Parts: sequence; structure tokens; C-alpha cells
Amino acid sequence: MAYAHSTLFSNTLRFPLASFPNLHPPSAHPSFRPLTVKRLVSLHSPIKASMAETNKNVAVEVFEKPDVAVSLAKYVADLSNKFTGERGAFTVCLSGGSLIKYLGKLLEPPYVDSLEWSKWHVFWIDERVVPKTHEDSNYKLAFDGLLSKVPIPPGNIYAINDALSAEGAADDYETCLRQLVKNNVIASSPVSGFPKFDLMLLGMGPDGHVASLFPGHPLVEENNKWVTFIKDSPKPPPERITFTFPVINASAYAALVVTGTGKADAVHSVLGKSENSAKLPAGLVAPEGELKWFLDKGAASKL
Ligand SMILES: O=C1O[C@H](COP(=O)(O)O)[C@@H](O)[C@H](O)[C@H]1O
Repeated sequence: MAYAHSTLFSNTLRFPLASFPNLHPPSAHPSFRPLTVKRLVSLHSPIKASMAETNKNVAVEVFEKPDVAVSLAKYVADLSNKFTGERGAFTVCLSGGSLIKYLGKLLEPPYVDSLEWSKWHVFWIDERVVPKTHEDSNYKLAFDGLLSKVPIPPGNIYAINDALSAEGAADDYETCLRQLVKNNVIASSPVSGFPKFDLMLLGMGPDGHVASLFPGHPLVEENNKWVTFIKDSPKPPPERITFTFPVINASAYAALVVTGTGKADAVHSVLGKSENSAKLPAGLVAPEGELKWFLDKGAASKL
């Protein structure tokens, strides 16, 4: 088994549908659900936009860099309150990379003392197949930066089994998730049958990858497994496990937290008017519920 350590906005301005054409993922993708822009809203100095289809929303917000963390903390806290109140548990999935530092405001008042940390269940959307003490470990990053500082029961923190091969760790993590769905800790999507996590917190690489789903890699097309593995990741380390798109896209809420000018091209490819970008993995994120992009001005500089 895997280790257990171990809103929307008032309309002020409308933009044409064509403003974010690349949010329409390729129809061949198993998780494809077309998005239709219902409204885009621009408020105060940050760009604030919201797009919605009948039963889902996509919002894009652009902040001054320090405000990314402020807004993200409020967003996570609101969802924690919602789900702990409604179902007595909050299932939240973390990425590695730059995301963790943007969660730092959760360690400050009012959140640190008011959130029901004991009801959190924490998972990894992707993990590197390295020991949990290794500098490349997404678990270590999150544990050192967040999880060790809040009273989440150790049994509610689901790290991968770092004693296994990549393939073994992916199978083991999926087995763990299946058991938690059986026990109703994780909800199940009535639409797809895949596990329905309350919140996915995603980052995006400069190449447009999310989780360990890289552009052009066959894993992007995986539509049966819940968790899979990669041994040839273009970004080191090469061996990783990752949630598949059907799991990412079954979630109730998903956030993409993307900062820096180095990601502006990929952001433009997904959200802008570029022709060939819909194939980037970030453009395939389409949760059953709501998707929100948290961008800083650098990442949004080419929109
Ligand atoms: O390798 C990874 O990269 C992505 C993006 O990381 P960032 O540092 O550019 O934000 C991350 O979301 C993923 O979890 C990680 O394994």
C-alpha cells in the first residue's frame, strides 16, 4: 500500500468568444468536453475573466505576483470550508514545483488556526520516483513547506511507496485510491466512474506540461488507468508517477497556478489566439466542476 505518513464575478465588460479559442481541447481526447465562453469579466487592474459552459466554469485571473498567494489561500480555504462542512472531508491533490510556495499564506492567520486541517486528505497529482528524503521528491517539498506545519493527521497524507519501481508505485497508488473510494473518503464521479477529488492544485511547466503529462507523450492519451508511470520524463528526474487526465478531469475543482515570463508562451498557447496550442497538456485540463487559472502578470504578458 502507499504510505500514509508518514464565486464568481459581476459582469462589467464582455469580450468576444474568440478571446480564448484554445480552451477548446482536441475533440479526439478522451477527456474532451468542449468549453463555450459564456462571459469574460474584467475587474480592477488585474484581468479577471470567467468562462462557463452549462455545467462548468473556467476563470482566469491575473495578479501582481505577491497577490497570487493571497488569492490562492482564500480560494483553498473557501473550498476547505465548503467540503469539510458538506462531507466531513476535504480531498486535495498537490503538484510539486513552484506551487508549494504559493500555498504559504495558508500557514498564516486567519487560515492556519481556522481551517479544519484534521479533515484534510492530501494526495499527489504526480510524484518523482525517488526516496521521500530526496531533494526531487514532491512529497518532501510539500512536507517541508506546508504539511509539517499544520495538524493534518499523518494517516491522511498519502505519499507514494518510494520502495517500489515506477510501475509498482503507480499500481500501488491506484490501489490505495480505489480503497479510499470504496470507503467514501474520496468521492466517485457519477459521470465517468473515476475518483472525484475535491480540489486539484496544478502547476504548469514552460512546455505546457501539467502533472507529469508532457506534450506529445502517449501518457496524455491514457484513458483507463487512474495512475500511471513514466520512465522517460523530458524533465528530470526521468521516473515519475502521475494521475491521468480522466482523474484530473473528474475533479470538482481544479486550479492552475502559473507564474513567470518563462511560461508566457505556453499560457498564450493555451489561453491566447495561437493556432497550434490546443494540444498542450495544460489546455486539456477540464474538470467536471470549475477550473481557475491563477496567473501573475509575467505569465499573462503575452495574452
Ligand atoms: O516537474 C514538475 O513540474 C510541474 C511544473 O513545475 P513548476 O516548478 O514549473 O511550477 C509541476 O506542476 C509538477 O508537479 C512537477 O512534478
